[in-house]
Amino acid sequence: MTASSQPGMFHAIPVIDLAPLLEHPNTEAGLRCVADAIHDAYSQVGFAYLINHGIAQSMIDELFEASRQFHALPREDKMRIEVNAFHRGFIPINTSTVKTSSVANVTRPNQSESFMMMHDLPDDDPDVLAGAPLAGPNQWPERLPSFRSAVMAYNDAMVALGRQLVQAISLALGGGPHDLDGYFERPTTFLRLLSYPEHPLQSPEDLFGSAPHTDYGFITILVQDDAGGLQVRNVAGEWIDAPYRPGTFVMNSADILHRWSNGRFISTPHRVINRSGRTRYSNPFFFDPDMHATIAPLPSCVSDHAPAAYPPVVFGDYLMERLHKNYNQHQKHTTKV
Ligand SMILES: O=C(O)CCC(=O)C(=O)O
Ligand SMILES: [Fe+2]
Repeated sequence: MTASSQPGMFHAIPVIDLAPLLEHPNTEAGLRCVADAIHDAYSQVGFAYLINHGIAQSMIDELFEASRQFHALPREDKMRIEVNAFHRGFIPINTSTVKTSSVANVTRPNQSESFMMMHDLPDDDPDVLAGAPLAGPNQWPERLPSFRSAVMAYNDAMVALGRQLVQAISLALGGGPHDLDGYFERPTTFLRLLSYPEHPLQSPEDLFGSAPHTDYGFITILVQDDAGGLQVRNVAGEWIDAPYRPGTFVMNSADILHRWSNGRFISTPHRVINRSGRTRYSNPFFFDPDMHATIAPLPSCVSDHAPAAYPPVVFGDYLMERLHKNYNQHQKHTTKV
């Protein structure tokens, strides 16, 4: 990859080795080496495989096991925790349509079902007391006693990893390693345990497990099973496979990071079609800033040649607008904003 290659023009997804970051977390050299790799990958491709990410395989295996057990529950058990107004719980199939997609005119709902958990908030949290958007309880399936601890353990490990990546990203964008830490002291997080049924052999062209879209937030870190089916679109409009690679995560930069970096990091369209002939399981973790944070193009990304291309936006306002448009349950309930 050269600095002059066109952003978004790629035919393969690069690999980023996180060992220097995790093994020498407090050294500038470790951070710098990962920051350089991040800069190349996210300014050119928007996606990369992460290796040596430090999350134990046993924790990942337990997450997939929890997901399989959850999806195997009788429908009425899952419906008992149907997604609430705080975006937590079971999301049945045919209830989310990516109407905000800037990539395609999406009319058919995604062919997946999922369990969604978000950052856990105590009952006396000021946002919960104030009735702020998305500030409410997670919902857990009653019949799976070890589900909650397996999912929470994975979630907590991903928050820690996310915070380390924030430092490398800050450096990659020309700032100091701690410039963005404050935005992630109370991060907005989503951990989604997705199950995709096998794609019908005969189906309309615009039916997808996940329709073409870009992600809304900062970064998405995905662990997928070996069914495959994730594809990433380059600027020439070609869909490039992002197959399963053992021991890796797939991480992409998303829309709010695109804005924050004043367009330097791209938010690459992607989609899922599960042609494996069996159910596909994948678990994206969305790591986003504090709902109250104002996101404006970073000073290090703005210059006379590259004036700020986006007005400041409060992350929570921006996020709620997208959720309202794309999820049926947000059209049914109204949250206090
Ligand atoms: O399941 C996958 O591989 C990707 C899911 C995805 O793109 C999303 O949930 O935003
Ligand atoms: Fe996505």
